[in-house]
Amino acid sequence: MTNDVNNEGTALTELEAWYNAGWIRALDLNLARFLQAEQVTDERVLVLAVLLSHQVGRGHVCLPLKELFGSPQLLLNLPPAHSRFADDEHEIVSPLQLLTRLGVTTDADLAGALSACDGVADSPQTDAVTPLVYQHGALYLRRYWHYEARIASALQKRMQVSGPGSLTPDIAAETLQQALDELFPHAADSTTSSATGIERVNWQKLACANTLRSRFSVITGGPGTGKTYTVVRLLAMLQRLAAEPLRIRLAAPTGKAAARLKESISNALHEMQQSTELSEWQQVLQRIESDSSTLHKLLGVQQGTRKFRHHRGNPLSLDVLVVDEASMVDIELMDATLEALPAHAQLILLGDKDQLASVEAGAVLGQLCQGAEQGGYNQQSFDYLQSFSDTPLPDFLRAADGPSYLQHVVMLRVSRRFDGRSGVGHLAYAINAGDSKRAAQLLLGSQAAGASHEQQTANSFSDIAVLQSTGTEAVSQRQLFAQQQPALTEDLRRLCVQGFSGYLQQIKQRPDAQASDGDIDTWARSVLAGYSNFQLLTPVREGEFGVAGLNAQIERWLKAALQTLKKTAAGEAEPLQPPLATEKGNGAAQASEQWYEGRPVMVTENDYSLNLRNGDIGMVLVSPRDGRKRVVFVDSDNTLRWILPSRLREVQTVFAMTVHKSQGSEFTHTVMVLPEQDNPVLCRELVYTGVTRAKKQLTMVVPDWHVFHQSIQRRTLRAGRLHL
Ligand SMILES: Nc1ncnc2c1ncn2[C@@H]1O[C@H](COP(=O)(O)OP(=O)(O)OP(=O)(O)O)[C@@H](O)[C@H]1O
Repeated sequence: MTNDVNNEGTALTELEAWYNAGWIRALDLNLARFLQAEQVTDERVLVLAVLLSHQVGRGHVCLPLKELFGSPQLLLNLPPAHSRFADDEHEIVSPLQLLTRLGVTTDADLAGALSACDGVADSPQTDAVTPLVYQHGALYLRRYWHYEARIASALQKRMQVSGPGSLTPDIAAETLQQALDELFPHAADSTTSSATGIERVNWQKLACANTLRSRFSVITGGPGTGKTYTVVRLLAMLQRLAAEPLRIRLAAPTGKAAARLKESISNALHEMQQSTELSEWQQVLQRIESDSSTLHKLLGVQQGTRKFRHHRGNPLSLDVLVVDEASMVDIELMDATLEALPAHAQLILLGDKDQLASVEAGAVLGQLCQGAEQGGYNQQSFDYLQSFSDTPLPDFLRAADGPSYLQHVVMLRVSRRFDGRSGVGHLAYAINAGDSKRAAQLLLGSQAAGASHEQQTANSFSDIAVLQSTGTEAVSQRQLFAQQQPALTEDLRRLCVQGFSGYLQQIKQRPDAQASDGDIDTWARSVLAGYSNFQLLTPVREGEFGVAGLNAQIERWLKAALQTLKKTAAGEAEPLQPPLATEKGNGAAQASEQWYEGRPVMVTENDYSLNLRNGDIGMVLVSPRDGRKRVVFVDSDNTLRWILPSRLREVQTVFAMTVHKSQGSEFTHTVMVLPEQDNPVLCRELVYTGVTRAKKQLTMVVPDWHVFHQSIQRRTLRAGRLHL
C-alpha cells in the first residue's frame, strides 16, 4: 500500500478544507482519519473513502467510479462552498482536481489504486475484514456491500419459479383463470373509451397472476392505481388456492404508513364483503386480517442494538408478507426483512417507484422497478401474462434480454383517484416526465408559464392552484423578487389562516367536564381529523419557506385565533414540568406558552417507553375533564392516548412538515411550498412525492419559477448495484 505521489499530507489538508467549506460532514472526514490510523496511507484511497462516506450520507449505497469521472457534479451534488474560515488564500479544489493532483486521470487508475490497497477487498471471496470493498466498478463501505450482496442472493432464490413446496402447488391454469375472472370481472383496468392499448390491459389481474410464479413479486403504481384493491384480491386468491390456510402479515416502514395500510385494507375488504359478485369468496375473506404493523415491530426491535429478534436463526412465523410503501424501506431494513423471512414464504412489495427513496441509504424498490414502464418481459413472462389477459399485450413490453427482476414486477398504470379531470393527476404526470414547462402551464392555466403577475392564478383545473411571486423572467432578478415577496407572504398568510380555521373551530366545540369519555374522544378525534385536512409541506428545513421558518410564521399568523381558544378552555394556570427537551423552557409560564392549545406536534425520535415513533403526530388539547393540557395521539390500533407534554422528549411544531416526513400520508388540501433559492436537495422525486400527498386540493407556492423548473429537472438516481 504505497503512495506513489510525491505530495504527502496534501490530501488530508484538502479534505479538511472540504469540511470547512461545508461540502462534507465531520463523519466523512473522520473516516479518512480512521483509515489512516489503520495504515491506509494511499491518499487516493482516502479521498475516495471520504467521497463514498459523503454519498452514503446522501442515501447512496456505493460510489461508482465511472460516474465519478463521467459526471462528478451530478453524482456528488456538492453544494456551493460556504467556507467557515473565509480563507481566500486557500482555494478549494474540486474532487477531480484533487484526484488529478494525486496522479489519477481515469477510473482505471482508481481501480488500480483500490486493488493494490490492503484496506480494500476487491473479491467477494476474500475472508479479510476490510473496511472497504471494491466490486462491480464501485466502492462500498463493507456494511453496505454486505447488505446488498445478501439482498441480491435472497431475492435470486425467491425469484426461482415456484416448484414443490410452494404455497400454491400444482394449480391448474384453468383454476387460476377462473379465480382471476371472478375477482376481476371487468375486462380492463380502465373502462374509458379513450383508453390506450396499455390502459386497456387489466394490470391488476396480471399482477395477481404474476405473483404465483415465484416467492417474490412487486406491484408498483402511482397514487390510487389500485395497489390495495389488487393486493386484497391477491390475498384472497392465495388463501383460496393454498393447500393449508395461510398466515398472512401486513407491514409498512413507518407507523403512519402501517395505520394507513390497515385502514385501506379493511375498506377494501369491506367493499368485497358487500359485493354480490363475490358471494363465493366470503369464507376466504374471513381469513384475511387487516391488522398491520411496522416492519420494526414485526421483526422485533432489540433496544439499543441494530439487531432484531427475528433473523435467519429465528424466522418469522408467516407464509405471506405484504410490505406497503416499500420505496421507504432502506437497504438495512430490507436486508433484515429478507433475513427473517422463512424460505417458503411469499414476499409481496407494494409501492410507488417514483416517490422519494428512504431517508437512510438504499433504493431497493427503485432498482427493482428500473425499466418497468417498458415492461421488460422476456418471452416466457410475456406469454404467461398474455395467457391471463383479455386484451393483447402491447408488443413493446417484450424484451428478449429483459432483466430477471423485471419478470417479477407489474406496474399498475391507471389512477382511479386522479382521473382525466384531475389537475393533481395531470401535474403529477408532467412532473414525473420531467416536463417542468407543462407542469408550470398546468398551474398557470392556459397562460404561458410566468406570463401572469396575478398572485393567485385561476386555471382550468379547480383542484390545483398556485401562489407565486411574479413571472418567470422577473423573479430571476433577486431585487425584484424581494419586492414581490411581501405579497406572496400575505397570500400565504390568508391561505393558512383559512386552512387551519377548521380544526381551530373544532377545538372550540369542547364538551363540558361532565361529558362521557366517548364524547371527549369523539371531540379529540374530530380535531385531529380537521387538522389533517390541511397541511403545508416543504422540501427544506432552513429559510423563510423551510420547516422552521414556516412553523414560526404560522404560529404568529394564528396567534389571534389561538388566543381565543384560551378563553374557551377551562384550566389555564396549570404548571407544566420543564424542561422540555427540544424547545427548552425556563419555567412554567414559558412551558405553558410553548404548549399552547391547538399546537400540532410531531415526534422526531422514537420513544419506546411511550410507544411513540418518529413521525407520529399529536395535538395539544385542554382536557375537558381536569382542565390540564395533554397531547392527544391516535395509536396504530385507532385508540386515543392523552400524554402529558412534560413526558414528551423530542417534538416539533408541525403546521408545516418536510416532504420526507409526509411520505405515506395524504391530506385533503396539501400546500407544497418551494424555497426561494435553489438547493441540491430539490429534485423531481421530491416534488412528485409532495404533490401526490394531495387528496382533493393542491396549492403550489412558487417564490421563484427558476427553482420550480430546476427542481423538476433534477433527478436523484441513487447509486446501488443489486446484481439480479
Ligand atoms: N379495478 C377497480 N375497480 C373499481 N374500483 C377500483 C379498482 N381499482 C381501484 N379501485 C378503487 O380506487 C380507489 C383507489 O384504490 P387503492 O386504494 O387500492 O389504490 P392505491 O394504489 O392502494 O392507493 P394509494 O396511493 O393510496 O396507496 C379505491 O377506492 C378503490 O376501491
